[in-house]
This record gives sequence, structure tokens and C-alpha cells, in this order.
Amino acid sequence: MSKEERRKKAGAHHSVAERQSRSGGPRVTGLIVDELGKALATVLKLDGPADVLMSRFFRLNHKLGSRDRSIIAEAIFFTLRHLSTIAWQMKPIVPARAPRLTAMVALARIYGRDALDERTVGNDAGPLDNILRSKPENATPFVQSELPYWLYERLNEQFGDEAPALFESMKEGAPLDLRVNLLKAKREEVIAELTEHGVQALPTPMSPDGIRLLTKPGLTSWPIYREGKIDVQDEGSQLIARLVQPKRGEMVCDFCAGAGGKTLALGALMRSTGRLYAFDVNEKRLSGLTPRMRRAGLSNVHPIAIKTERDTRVKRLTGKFDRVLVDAPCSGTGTLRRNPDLRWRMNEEELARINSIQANVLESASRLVKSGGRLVYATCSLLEVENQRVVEAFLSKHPEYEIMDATDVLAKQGVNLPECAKAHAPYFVMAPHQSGTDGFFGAVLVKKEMRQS
Ligand SMILES: C[S@@+](CC[C@H](N)C(=O)[O-])C[C@H]1O[C@@H](n2cnc3c(N)ncnc32)[C@H](O)[C@@H]1O
Repeated sequence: MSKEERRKKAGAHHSVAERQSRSGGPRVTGLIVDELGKALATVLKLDGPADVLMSRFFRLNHKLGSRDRSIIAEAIFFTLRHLSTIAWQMKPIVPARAPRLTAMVALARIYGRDALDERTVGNDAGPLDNILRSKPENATPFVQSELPYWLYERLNEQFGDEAPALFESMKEGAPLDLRVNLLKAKREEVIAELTEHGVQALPTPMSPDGIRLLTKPGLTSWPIYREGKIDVQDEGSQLIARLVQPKRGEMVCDFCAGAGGKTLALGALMRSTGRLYAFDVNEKRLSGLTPRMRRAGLSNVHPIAIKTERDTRVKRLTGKFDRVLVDAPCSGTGTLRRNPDLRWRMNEEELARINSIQANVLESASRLVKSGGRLVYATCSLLEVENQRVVEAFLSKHPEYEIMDATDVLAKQGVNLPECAKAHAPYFVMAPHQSGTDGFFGAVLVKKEMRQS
């Protein structure tokens, strides 16, 4: 039987990586299968973020070379992105209970069955070939979506005819986007530097300070990174900072700053002037901001760890800010390309819990805004319940706020959104199948000027 006949018989699914590999992909060694099986035994418990579990696994596993590591890492991500169809193919065997077999299924789907040698497969050859005979494209649309049912249902209802394209886009990896720190460099300069070193880099289509890389070099040792000329940030996230549109010398608050991805973008737009408060309840996460703001050359940022959104330090600043950003904690469903395990770890109970935090944080943050000031509510969620519904509920209780058209806010800064994104006006909505970015939501609210009588 020829290679091609055998592959067809086995029904191996054609991923991008798989197609690439057939033109000279790696041979999968027994060591890779064994170690991937061990890694999956941990990761498929789904009791922690996959990237953290993976880093720990590699740290403790010295015998793996860099080539083996990258094959294993890719296969872990592939498994998490295709867990529904893998489980469907393997039925009644449960992937988490048979991690070595799952490892072989994933590797065969990525590189083709022939990449696995018979000694490695051993007695599993029969079951493996049986499993690969079930073709993922024959599974139900729900199984092919590679999502839990609650999320599949909600996204189907929201996106209608576009849902299949969205589901496909969420199975892909995401590109590596950079934001150029305009305090220290120009975009063309950075692109020239990257190109000179053999990295294919293009300007992002929407964000004026963004660069999209077609490969993923380890940039942290590069001078342009160490000197603070660039930071890693998805193009959609860069545009959230543009929705805030802070000006030089203003009082600005990033209420949910985390490790400061958007804080740094805001600080650069303010040209390191005025005061930029960065709040977060997670002190550890917030501590990541200090070295980043130093590297970026920002002297206007004030990180403050708060206990809750009603902290007295927050209350003392009532009515003091020109601009407030609420980058709310959310389901993260817009980032499934980067965090494929999240879809299996998130559930409706957790969504309801986060939903109530979102309303409370928006309520508290809104009190900081001065008359005539701007409040931006943002998430990296695709779910309307965390986005439009939160903003509508807020506006119904706060007639002193009105909504601005996010498309206009961006157009005034030279950012032209694609037509499909404009259709969501007045909201800013990014979805991976439409914009090639992670999924993001933004609403721009203005606190009406108080009339003097
Ligand atoms: C989406 S993340 C922020 C990401 C960050 N803005 C960035 O661009 O990298 C949401 C953040 O909200 C924080 N958070 C959760 N509850 C909060 C609260 N009650 N008040 C302030 N921040 C909160 C979380 O700790 C988390 O860092």
C-alpha cells in the first residue's frame, strides 16, 4: 500500500501543519510520543492554564532538545484545539485516560500516520488505525466546532451564518503582533530592523503603531525589545487603547491594568505626560508592570494594588479623571487561538460570576470620571452577555452617560475598520474570522457636561 493510500485509509485529517510536514516534516520518535503522552496526562486534567503546565513540564524535563520541545508543544496545542474531534474519533476511549494513545492520534493528524514508526506504535497499531479511520469531517457540526456545548450554542445564536467561519478561525494559531513604542521608535524603522534580520514583518492593517510577524522569533533578547522600542500586543488590544484616546497632560485611569499591556499603550499615547493610574486587585500581576514601564521609558504611570473596586483609594479619586478604561475580567473567549485550553476550563457558572464582577467594576470605575470625561468598557470576550448587555444595563441606570460611535473615534485617529466591524456600531467588535485579531469588544461612553444654572 502506498503512503498516500495508507493515509487515505487511515482518514488522517489535513491540518496546515500536516500539509507542511508531508513536504519533509519531522519523524516522530518514540521519545516524543512517550513525553507527549506524559505531558497530556497532566494538561488534559484541565485544572490549570496549559501554558503554565507546559512550562513546568519542560522545566523538569531536561532530556528533551529544542526540536523535540517544539514538536511536543505544537502537539499539545493541537490536541487542545481539536479535543472534541479527537474524543469523537477515540470513543469509547477517553483521551485523558489514554494520554499516550491520544498523543499518537494528535501526531498522526498533524504529521500523517507514516511519521510514526511501527516500533513506537507497537501494539497500539490496531486501535490507532481504527481511530484514524473516523474522519473528523463526518462528525456533527457541534463536534467539529471544537467547543463545549454551552459556548457553541451561544456563538451560533450570535453569529448565525458566520458561526462556522468563526469556529474555524478559533482552531488556528494566532499571529505575533507587536506595538511600536512611538516614544522610542518609528514603525518603519522597526520593520526595517526585523527584515534585515530575516524576520518577515508587515504593518498591521488597522493599528497605526502595530507590526504583524509571519514567524515567531524569540524577541526578548533583541536590542529593540530590551530598549523598549517594541512590546508584544495583539492589534485588537492596541485599538482598545485608541478608543480611550488619551491626550497629553490628562488624568487617566486603567482600572483593570493587569500586567499593563494596555497601560503601556496609553502611556505612550500620552507621550509620558500627565498621570496614568494603573489599578488592579491582583498585586502579583500588577507587579509585572513596573519593569515594563521602565523599559518603555514611561514616567507617568502609577501602579496601585487595590483590595476591591470599592477600595478607599478609588473613592478618594471620585470625579478626577479625564479618561477611564475598564478592561474587565472576562471569559477570554476572544483569545481561544492563544489559550486553547480556556474553552474546556470555562463554564456557565464561572461566566455568571465574572458577569457580576463586570457590572460592579464598571459601576465603581464610572464614579472616577469627571463631567465631560470618557469611560471605555472593554473585554476580550465574544459573548454579548459580557459586552453589549453589560453596557446597556449600565446606561439604563446612568442617564448622565451617553454612547459614542467607536468607529468615529478610531476614524479620527486614522484607523479605518473593515466594513464587517463597522456593522457593529456604535460598538467596537473584533472577531478573529473578520479582523484576523483576537476577539475584542469596546464601548466608548461620555459623561455629559453638567449644565450651570
Ligand atoms: C482582562 S485582564 C486585564 C488585562 C490588562 N488590561 C492588559 O491589557 O494586559 C482583567 C484584570 O482585571 C483584574 N480585576 C479583576 N477584578 C477586579 C476588580 N474588582 N477591580 C480591579 N481589577 C480587577 C484582574 O486581576 C485582571 O488583571
